[in-house]
Amino acid sequence: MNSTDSPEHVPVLTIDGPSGSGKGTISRLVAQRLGWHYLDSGAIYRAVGVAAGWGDIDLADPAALVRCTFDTKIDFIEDDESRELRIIVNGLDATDELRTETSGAAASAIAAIPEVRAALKDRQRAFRRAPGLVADGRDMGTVIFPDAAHKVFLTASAEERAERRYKQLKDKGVSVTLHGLLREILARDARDAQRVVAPLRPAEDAVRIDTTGLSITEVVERVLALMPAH
Ligand SMILES: Nc1ncnc2c1ncn2[C@@H]1O[C@H](COP(=O)(O)OP(=O)(O)O)[C@@H](O)[C@H]1O
Ligand SMILES: Nc1ccn([C@H]2C[C@H](O)[C@@H](COP(=O)(O)OP(=O)(O)O)O2)c(=O)n1
Repeated sequence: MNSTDSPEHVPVLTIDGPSGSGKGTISRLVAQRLGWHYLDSGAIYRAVGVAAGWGDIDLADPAALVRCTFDTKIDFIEDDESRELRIIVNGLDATDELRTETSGAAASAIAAIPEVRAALKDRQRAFRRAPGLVADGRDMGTVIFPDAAHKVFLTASAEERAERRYKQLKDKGVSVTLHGLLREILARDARDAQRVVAPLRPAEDAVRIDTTGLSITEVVERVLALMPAH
């Protein structure tokens, strides 16, 4: 390995923020534009949540959830044609199940357990590979890649985030109410921001972008404008 390829020399852009702020969408597009790798850290927490569900593990049993974290095998596979990312949990394609609000809520509960977060640190850091990494989540800029050269914190009003999620789920044919989604988003914001370990908050050196009223293209361009010649 060339010394400039060693992980600490690989540039990282972290994109943190609450649910529905656009992290996944923006991170994927920016990673494509830069030709960098992409880490969807939320999918890792969701995968553990799904595996816990499959194993009938009680979300109120931290010791069992920690064991489940160590035992869960997670593979990210990019479809050659569509470039879509499929997420394989313990050998089964869990991509669709992972995106449900139930999985999001389970992930948020599991993510509050300090030993679970500690157990997942190295798995997330292993995504740092040349030529660069765009990492999306809650604590990418604060805990997992504190030395990242570029840090962004996306926000949007809770109402707009609920509306985005509503459209997204309706397009997929999932039956939900806007009111229920807003309640779910506010509950998840509160749990993610109030937990003791790695709570959702911007890194001190993160650039905050309020995406309320901005289009996806506008946000992508604002993020890219923060990067040196790309
Ligand atoms: N700036 C934006 N304007 C309008 N819709 C957006 C914007 N950013 C994201 N979206 C849409 O909102 C939904 C949620 O975005 P997503 O990237 O999944 O958010 P997050 O990863 O932060 O939860 C998606 O359907 C996405 O297309
Ligand atoms: N780096 C991360 C990523 C996600 N989590 C937790 C907290 C989130 O509510 C859940 C799900 O995260 P995910 O980013 O997939 O969810 P959203 O797309 O933002 O709705 O996982 C975390 O604690 N730390």
